[in-house]
Amino acid sequence: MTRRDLLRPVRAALITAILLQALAGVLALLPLLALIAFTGAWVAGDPLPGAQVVAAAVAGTLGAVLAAAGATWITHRADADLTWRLQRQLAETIRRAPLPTVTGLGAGRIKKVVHDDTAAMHYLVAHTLLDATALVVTPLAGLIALTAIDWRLALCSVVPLGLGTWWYARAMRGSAGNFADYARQQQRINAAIVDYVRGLPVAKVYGGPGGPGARYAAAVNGFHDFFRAWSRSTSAVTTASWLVVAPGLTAATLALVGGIGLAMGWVSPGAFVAGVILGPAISAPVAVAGPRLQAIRTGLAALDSIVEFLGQPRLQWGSAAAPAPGARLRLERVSFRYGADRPALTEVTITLPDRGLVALVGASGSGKSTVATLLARFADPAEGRILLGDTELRDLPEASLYERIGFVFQDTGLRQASVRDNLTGGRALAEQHLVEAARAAAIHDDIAALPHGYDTVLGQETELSGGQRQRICLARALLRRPELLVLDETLSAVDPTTRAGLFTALRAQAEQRTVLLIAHQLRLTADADRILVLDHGRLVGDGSHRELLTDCPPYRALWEAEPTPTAVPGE
Ligand SMILES: Nc1ncnc2c1ncn2[C@@H]1O[C@H](COP(=O)(O)OP(=O)(O)OP(=O)(O)O)[C@@H](O)[C@H]1O
Repeated sequence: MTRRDLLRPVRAALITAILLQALAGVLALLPLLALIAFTGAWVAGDPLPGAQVVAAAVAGTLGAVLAAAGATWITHRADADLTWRLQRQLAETIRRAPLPTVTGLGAGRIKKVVHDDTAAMHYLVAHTLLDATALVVTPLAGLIALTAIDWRLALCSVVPLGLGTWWYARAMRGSAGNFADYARQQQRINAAIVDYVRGLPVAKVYGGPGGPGARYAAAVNGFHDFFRAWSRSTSAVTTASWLVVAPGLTAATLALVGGIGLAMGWVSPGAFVAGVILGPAISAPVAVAGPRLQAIRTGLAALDSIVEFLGQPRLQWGSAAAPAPGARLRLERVSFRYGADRPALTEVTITLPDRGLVALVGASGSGKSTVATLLARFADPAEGRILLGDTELRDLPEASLYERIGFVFQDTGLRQASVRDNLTGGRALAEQHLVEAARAAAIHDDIAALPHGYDTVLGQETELSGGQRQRICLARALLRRPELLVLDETLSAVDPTTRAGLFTALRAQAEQRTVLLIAHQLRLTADADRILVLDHGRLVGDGSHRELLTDCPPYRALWEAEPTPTAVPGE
């Protein structure tokens, strides 16, 4: 995708608006020309121009206002369409990119592109293009008119314009790097503030050098120093450029030159008046060219940033028919790495049964959550395949995968909505199903005790504990009746009594489906039908607790390292 592709849908509208604005710039000159005609005739003692000139002035004024209003209306409509389109495309890119890619981009970069860059595009499309058109057309039309009246005065009016442009170009020398730095510093502040707010509890307790607060302060101070240095290096030259095109100075210069010409007889009274009126109109716009140019640069940089963001890799979904019920899930020599880091999974092969409670255990960082990430297709394996029956997950339609496999993640992702909406995702489901799922997840009694039961709005009418949130997510997953239920550290945030109840509930669930329980506390999983052991991204054990204690040294080491060793079940 290129800039051109991105702007294509609004291209015709923008060209029309620019033409209308150019027309407005030309029409706006008519009243000035009428004024020149009247004043020139009056100064020369000639008969005053007729009603046609007055009519032309009125028509020009009205026409300019209408054309400019039409142009503005068109650009605002185009901007609304473009922003809507871009924000949808950005949201779709975020949704479809591999999850590690999105988290790797960071909240600051995402906030910048979704909010700041689209806002910069708004100024570019809705305002700056028209302003820039007016800046070019008005002086150009004025210059053509003055050349037609008196080319020597026209030449004289170009001098301040040329000087102003030259000074301004000097001020802007090397500015491309500064603009790029400006964007980088803004992005740094964005990232730092998000980090700061997220880590506020930690910052309060452990704040100090190197903490999120310090990072934010460093970003803000860095921007302050950079911006001051930039302003210092350009302010003198910028002021000089403004001075030479100041309307009063240009008018005075033309009055002086025109006055000499008038006295010497080579300038007519009409041309003198034209020079004094049109001269400032030709050069003054240079003074406001700077901010417009900057807005164009910012807008184009934002456009590039959006184009680059939209180029993130996307996970493609297939359209293969869903495998027959009971199809087994199989990982075949699956390897995965995050970026250029060391492998998170290496040649992992697992075939899950069609029902039963299977635990996936391993030390912290051994790759357990990465398995959940791949099963949920938040990313695809770098090598190897994941199959449901004979069909690769990547060949299935998205909805079909999430119907078959349910997930409960460490991060619960509950919305500020009623418990009911969080459970159903807005689908109309019988109350009985909701209650059944909530009971199975050991959360029904907690929900019933809320001010409005299932209609209580989370985050507004109540706050829930971490364990309650995880159980609501479990109920949400159970409601879909998936064939495979993957729980990533779901039992970690619940108290021992609830955990025991939940474990019993999961056991019952495992009679109808496969439950893959990811945990690093082996006491939780010792009773599982089968336990898979990961160690540094490799599958090093597959069996029952008893078998693994004997045959799998990493498992045995983990078991022995548990803070409160438990007796071997059944002994
Ligand atoms: N988004 C990520 N970007 C880069 N590296 C990652 C990312 N997520 C995980 N890793 C790395 O991949 C490896 C496996 O991580 P993973 O989260 O799968 O382990 P885990 O066994 O689930 O750990 P834990 O029990 O602590 O949750 C680790 O070395 C980890 O640092």
